[in-house]
This record gives sequence, structure tokens and C-alpha cells, in this order.
Amino acid sequence: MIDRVLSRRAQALADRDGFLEPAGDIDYDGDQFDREERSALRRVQGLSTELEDITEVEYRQLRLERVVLAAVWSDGTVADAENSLRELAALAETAGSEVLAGVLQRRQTPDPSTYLGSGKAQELKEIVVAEGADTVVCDTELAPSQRRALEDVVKVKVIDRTALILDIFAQHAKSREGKAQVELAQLQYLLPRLRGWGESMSRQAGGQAAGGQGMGSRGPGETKIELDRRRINSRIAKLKRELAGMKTHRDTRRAARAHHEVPAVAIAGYTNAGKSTLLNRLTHAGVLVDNQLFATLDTTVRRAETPDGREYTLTDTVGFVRALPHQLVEAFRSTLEEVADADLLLHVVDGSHPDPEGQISAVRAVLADVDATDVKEVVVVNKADAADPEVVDRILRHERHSIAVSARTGAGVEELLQLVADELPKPDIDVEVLVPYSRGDLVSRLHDEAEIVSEEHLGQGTLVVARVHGDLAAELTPFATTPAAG
Ligand SMILES: Nc1nc2c(ncn2[C@@H]2O[C@H](COP(=O)(O)OP(=O)(O)OP(=O)(O)O)[C@@H](O)[C@H]2O)c(=O)[nH]1
Ligand SMILES: [Mg+2]
Repeated sequence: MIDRVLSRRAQALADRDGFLEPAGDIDYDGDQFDREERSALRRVQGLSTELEDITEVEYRQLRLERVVLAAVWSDGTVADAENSLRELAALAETAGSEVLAGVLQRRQTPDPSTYLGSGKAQELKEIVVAEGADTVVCDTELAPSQRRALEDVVKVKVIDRTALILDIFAQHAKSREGKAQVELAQLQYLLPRLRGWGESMSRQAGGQAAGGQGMGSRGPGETKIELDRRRINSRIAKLKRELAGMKTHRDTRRAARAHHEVPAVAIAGYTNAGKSTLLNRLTHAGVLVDNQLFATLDTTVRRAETPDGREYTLTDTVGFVRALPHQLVEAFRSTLEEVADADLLLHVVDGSHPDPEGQISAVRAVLADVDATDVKEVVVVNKADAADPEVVDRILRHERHSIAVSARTGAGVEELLQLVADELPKPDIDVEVLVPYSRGDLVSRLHDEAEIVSEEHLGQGTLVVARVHGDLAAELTPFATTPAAG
């Protein structure tokens, strides 16, 4: 049976039309420019001009306008299947298309040749015609041959979930690194999908070669494909080199922070969970907040301070999604490693989402993929203002280290800040030092990194009693007035 769902709007974006930002929020939402710029860029495609003359690249023709969604549902409940399709609808809307309908087929496994079974593919075609759609989006990563076979049936462009997510990332990438990461992922997705030689060979091997498609017919077309393939491969190599260079630069900065023992807190979580809103609420950072998926691709690092005056950094990261395309995980690996290196992870989850637990496990799957499972994690159940209190309680009971907040109203934010302060590595060495006035740098480091017990300005310098980290204690040794006690 084919179920038609999505009579309602995509769940993840459901409240977009329904509310006006309360005036009090404008403070936390310094995104007016970003948003304008982003809508201006909306329809711009991702591949750079250097690849402009690759004519056979089907990917570049991706222009989503009026789409019908299609998904095969093999396990889990109907609700799970519908949530998944609604998420696909939210992704499609974020990419700028209008979702007309969605079809769901219950089937043990997807059809190896056309994804949906052949009868259902025919029904899909009828829906496409009736709705006047120009694109079908499948909720999976299709094999190149599946995509073409389904296209032959429905007679409009067929794309898959991976291409859709890559398209959103391409639209949203802003920094040089983010753009390079997305382009790398796109090219890697594209490479096995160039039309031509490889495919006609395998068709021939399968005994299905249509007349005129054999060896003898390989003409300039295939040479062009080979050329494209080579150019894409060398572009991939170049991007990898550039990204490696940018990573070194970032590692250096991170090492500098680590040397100063500024603890790092990473904010991670499912896309649209409210990570950027929370960062803005915690630090007034003015990061783009938008009710769309993957609004943030670039990590933003902000300085923050515990109530007792210790500095730390807070990093906003790219959102995760169920089955994040592996090309993107690979391309964003170095960015995601920031999470692995953090002292504390704030795992933000949208408590008002229909399946917050599913989001938590999807995020943990990606974290495991980038070896970030050792970081101390606090589950921050966000959107408490909009969530069902029972659901919030359920998550809080289940997750030992958890707290409920509303980044929008500010409820629970004070408690969260205190929790962060408690969880961060604490300075633990008591010192009493007399720092000469020529070493003002040490006094300011004491202010940033230590807990100051007392401070007095004397003739020879500043007399400070404080609790400090090992590194700073070592540098202060020459100025100690009493032997350092552990
Ligand atoms: N009701 C409610 N909405 C919130 C809250 N926090 C964030 N939102 C809304 O949720 C949407 C997504 O917020 P963002 O901060 O952009 O989410 P994000 O996790 O950074 O999303 P990506 O960068 O796309 O991964 C926006 O429309 C916010 O206004 C909250 O506490 N309550
Ligand atoms: Mg964000």
C-alpha cells in the first residue's frame, strides 16, 4: 500500500509561520545580514566555476522546485516512518522547494532496481503528474542505476536524500573552509555518478546492453567523461591539500588555547535543536539563528566566564542529522574533531520534537564516528517552553547528566551556566605569589585562569593568593612567597 502523508507541514519547521519573534529576542539574534545574504544566495548551485564546462554532471542540474517525496518503510512504527518523511520534507523546504506530497511504501527491502516496487513506482508517477511536480526526492541514498531507472518511470528528475543535504550545505557554506569541505563532499558523491563508460560496461556485462552501446560506440562522449573524471580527481586532491592546511592552522590556534588551559565547551546536537540560540543566550554572540535545517555550518568560538571568573570557550558546531551522508562526515571530520577535543559537551536536544530520543541516538552515532565518545556530556533538553513536560521529564530521568532549558525564554539558563562551571576542570593548586609589576601578563593570566582568593598591591609588586592549574603554577614558581601546596 502507498500511504500519502504530509497533509501537514514538515514537523521540524511546523512553527515557522505560527509565531513572531518576541521583541526581547532580537538581542540574541544578530542575523539580519546573514539572512538577507542567504536568501539572495538561495538558488545558487554549489559547484565552483572551475567545473563549469562539465556537461555530463547531472548533479549540477539539481533545481528543486515542486517536489514529491518517496520513502520505503521496512522497520519501526508508522510514526517513525512518517517522522522520517517529515524530516525529508523539512530538508526539501530548507533547500528551497515546495513539497506537494509524500508517499510511503511498506516493503521488506527497497527494490534493487527502482527503489519503490514497480507497481508503486507507477503510482508515484501518477501522483507526480496529478500534482504537477518536477522532482521526486527519495528518502535514502540511491544507487546511480536505481536513480536512473526510477527516473525512466516517473519521467521527472529524481534525487536522493544525500544530494539534498549536500545541496543545503552548499547553499549555507560561508567560510573558505566550509565551502571547501562541502565541495569535497559533493565531488566525492558525484564521482561514481558520472554518466558513461563505467555504466555502459556494467550494463554490457549484465547482458542488458541496448543496441549500439557496446565497445565500438565509445566515442568522444566517453573521452569527455574520462577527462571530467580526471579533473574531478585532481580537484579533490587539491581540496584535500587545502583543507589539510586549514586544519593545521586551526590546530595551532587550538593548541594555543590548550596551552593557556582555557577549558573548551562544545555545543553539539541535532540540526534545529537550538544550538546557536543557546550560544547566543549564553554569550550574546549574535550567531545566525534560523528555523531551517543546517543554518550553521561554521564553528563559532566564543569566550565565556564562569560565575567565579574562570574563562572558557564555547563552540557552536554544525548540526547533525539522522544518517548524515558519510561524504559529509568525512569532509567535516576535522571540524567535528573540535567536539572530541572539548572538556565538556553540551548535547542540545529539541524537547518539543516528536522523537527527541531518536535525535539523541543519531547524534551519538555521529559522535562515535569521529571518536568523540569520551568527552563528558551534559544533555541539554531545549525548547522546554514548547515541549510536553512529560517528555522533558522522561528524558531527564533517562539521561543521568541532564538539564532542561529554554534558550528562547532563558528559563534554566542560569542553572546551566552553573552546571558548566561545576563540570569544568578546576584549578587545584594553592599559591601565594609576589608578581613584580614588570610581569603584568602573569597577573592578567591569574585573573583569567585562576580563582583569586586575595590580591594586594605592594611596593615590589602584586601579592596574589589563588588556586591555579599546574601549568600556571610552574610559571609562577619563581615568584612564590611560600612553597606551593597541592
Ligand atoms: N520554542 C523555542 N524555540 C527555540 C528555542 N531555542 C531555539 N528555538 C528555535 O529553534 C529554531 C532553530 O534554532 P537554531 O538556534 O538556529 O538551531 P541550531 O541547533 O543552531 O540549528 P542548525 O544550525 O540548523 O543545526 C529557531 O527558530 C529558534 O528560534 C527554545 O528554547 N524554544
Ligand atoms: Mg545553528
